[in-house]
Amino acid sequence: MKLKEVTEGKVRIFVPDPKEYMIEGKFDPSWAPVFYNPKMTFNRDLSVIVVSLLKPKIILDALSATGIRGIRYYVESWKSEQLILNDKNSTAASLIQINVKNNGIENAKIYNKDANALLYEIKSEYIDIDPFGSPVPFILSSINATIRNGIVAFTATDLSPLEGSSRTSCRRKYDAINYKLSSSKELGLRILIGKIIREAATLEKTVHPLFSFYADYYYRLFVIVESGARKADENINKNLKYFGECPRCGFQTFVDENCKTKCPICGENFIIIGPLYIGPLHNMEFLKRMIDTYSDFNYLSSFNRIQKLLNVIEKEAKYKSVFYNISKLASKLKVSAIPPIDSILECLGDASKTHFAPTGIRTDKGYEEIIRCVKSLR
Ligand SMILES: C[S@@+](CC[C@H](N)C(=O)[O-])C[C@H]1O[C@@H](n2cnc3c(N)ncnc32)[C@H](O)[C@@H]1O
Repeated sequence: MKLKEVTEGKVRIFVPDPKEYMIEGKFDPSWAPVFYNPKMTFNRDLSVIVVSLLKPKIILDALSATGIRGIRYYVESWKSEQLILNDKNSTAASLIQINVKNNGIENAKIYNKDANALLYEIKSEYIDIDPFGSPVPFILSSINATIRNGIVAFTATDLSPLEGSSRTSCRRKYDAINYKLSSSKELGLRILIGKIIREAATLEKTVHPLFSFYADYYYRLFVIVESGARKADENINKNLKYFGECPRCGFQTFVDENCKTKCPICGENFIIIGPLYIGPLHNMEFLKRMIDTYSDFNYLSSFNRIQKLLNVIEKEAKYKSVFYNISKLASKLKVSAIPPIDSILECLGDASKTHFAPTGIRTDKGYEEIIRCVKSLR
């Protein structure tokens, strides 16, 4: 395999030379014998900041490919006592050996196993699950492998089921009813968290989001794992519900399983999806620590984008409601000219933008108040 050395963050990594794997002048990272996607640098950069705050004794990068993620954690975040890197692809495992050495790391353990098999053999304080597509096949094993109050980081690139475009796939993989709704970008993340809570509960454990976001074509979610059947029950009872959107007037709300399915505003039948998680998407204390810390990482190539994302998340995190997509709402209400988002925010007073959608607003003020602003400004 012909290799090329690339720099990302503070590490230099050998990756398959893209020139060797081009088809008709195009390159897709999945065509190379070992996967490296520069488009995921933003995901890795933010994860470097998260891990630097967590300082786990053991880091397990269960689906490592070139090893870049775990190597970056060790070099840029925190020199953990144990760094464990794994990939079931033997070419990847050999490349991880080269990359670990090239970055002067002496004490890494490298495995060439199926991640699920490895996760039932060893325990870790921080586990990274960064698969192709859905993380579902690794939820149970990774939650099981965490030591008390450990963290699991999940990437999910299968937005099509999570956002309700592939409804049967969502039913199959996430055991949730789904439809494409106005705020599906956020609801998809909530369906993923709901699935993780239900899987964890089978092990008498539960999870709470530490930090999460949507970017490009994926969700990234860090959860803290807690043990105890009672905690699992409490989280299910408090935070797992359904979500209803009125197809006629756009009113939206969390609902109970056996709720009335009529919209209280116009009487139309709701479209109901779920189960999904209705709690906070971040731990506020941890988010504050991220905001206080990220400027130490101003060498990162995505620093400006990180700053922008954290600024928006800091503002939107204080609201409990799912965001309203103003352009979708305006089209349901047959309002032809959509008012500028900044004018709506000003009209509402207590509201923010959301990182999930450029035409979204987040507020705990009611539907009527939002409609009043949309109509008065058109
Ligand atoms: C998306 S890539 C990982 C990218 C890497 N984390 C990064 O940041 O560059 C997914 C990797 O998981 C590996 N993989 C897929 N299924 C696996 C399994 N069941 N056990 C272990 N590795 C697996 C693939 O060989 C591939 O290298």
